[in-house]
Amino acid sequence: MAHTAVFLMNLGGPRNLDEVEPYLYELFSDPLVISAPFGPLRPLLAKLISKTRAPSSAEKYALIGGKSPLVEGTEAQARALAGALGPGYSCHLAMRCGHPNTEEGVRDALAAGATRAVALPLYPQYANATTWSSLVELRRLWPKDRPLAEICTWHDHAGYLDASAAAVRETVAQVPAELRDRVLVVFSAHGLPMSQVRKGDPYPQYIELSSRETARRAGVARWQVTYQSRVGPTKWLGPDTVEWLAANARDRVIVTVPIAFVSEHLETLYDMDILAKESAEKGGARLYRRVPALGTRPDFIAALADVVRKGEAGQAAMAGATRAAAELRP
Ligand SMILES: C=CC1=C(C)c2cc3[nH]c(cc4nc(cc5[nH]c(cc1n2)c(C)c5CCC(=O)O)C(CCC(=O)O)=C4C)c(C)c3C=C
Ligand SMILES: [Fe+2]
Ligand SMILES: [Fe+2]
Repeated sequence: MAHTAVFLMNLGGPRNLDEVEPYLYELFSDPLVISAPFGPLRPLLAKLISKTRAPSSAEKYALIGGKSPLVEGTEAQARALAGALGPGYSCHLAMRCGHPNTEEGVRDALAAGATRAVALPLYPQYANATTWSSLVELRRLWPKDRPLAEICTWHDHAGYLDASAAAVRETVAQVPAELRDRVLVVFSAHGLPMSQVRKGDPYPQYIELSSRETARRAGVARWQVTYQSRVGPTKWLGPDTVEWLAANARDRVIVTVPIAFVSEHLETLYDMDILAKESAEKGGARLYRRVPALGTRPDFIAALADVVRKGEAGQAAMAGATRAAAELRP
């Protein structure tokens, strides 16, 4: 009987502090993450950067419980999605770095009897560094004689935007009534080096669209897009979340939205809950609140199930994004 494997693809995260350095090594070895032409020197460079960064990175993971909750959060999403899709589907994790990786996910899916597959990147907004990197890895490992439907981007999916807007409304509703007219919603997305944006990566346009549509559906009057978690000395997309809040939070109630993340991990629990909060408070904010990641909210899981079904039927491929990716292909 036909059986479809759904691969939930994300970056992955260290499951304990000992995994931080090998995790970073894998991340910095990916030419779609660091796109400079290092050629045969890449492994050496990845070793150097991961060794140098590991101690400060481990300190951040230590502050959020000594590990990334990304894998367990994605496992919970996989269970919920399997329930929403029903018989004929099985859901498997395929992390780009760390475990369970794509090879382990494919092995699981084949052992479960999968005859076809759907690649579901858990990045709503396509970027070459994230979505394309995961898709290339799955293409390499999935048997060539079995159909593979690739979902490219779902930044404009109505169900996703409605769930995102509902989450924003719920957090704003918790702000004391007398402060509500001071609310400023800040959509904080993961940054990207400007070198990748200049090559035509569509990610910033998709972030703008998801943010604008979420704000419109939530009935939010004042909002702003910022970018967080810059790495290294090169120029990245801006404005930077922390810098922007320091300069603009005065007398506001700041409500941040993790628009590019669908589960809790270092970027939400450290960069948003600690760094951004600190910056907003130093900048004079009356109150700081962060909208939770969509996680296993039933409205979000129903949206993901729709993304999968449409993707399987071939309706979710984004020609523009695929073309941008092809140009950047290593
Ligand atoms: C150096 C280049 C990096 C680019 C470009 C980048 C883009 C990017 N990343 C995410 C989502 C995640 N990133 C995570 C961790 C992480 N990312 C980088 C570097 C780049 N990311 C590093 C070095 C790390 C490790 C943590 C650290 O040391 O800061 C994670 C996992 C977080 C966890 O809990 O483990 C996610 C998820 C997106 C969406 C993105 C561009 C669109
Ligand atoms: Fe990242
Ligand atoms: Fe990051």
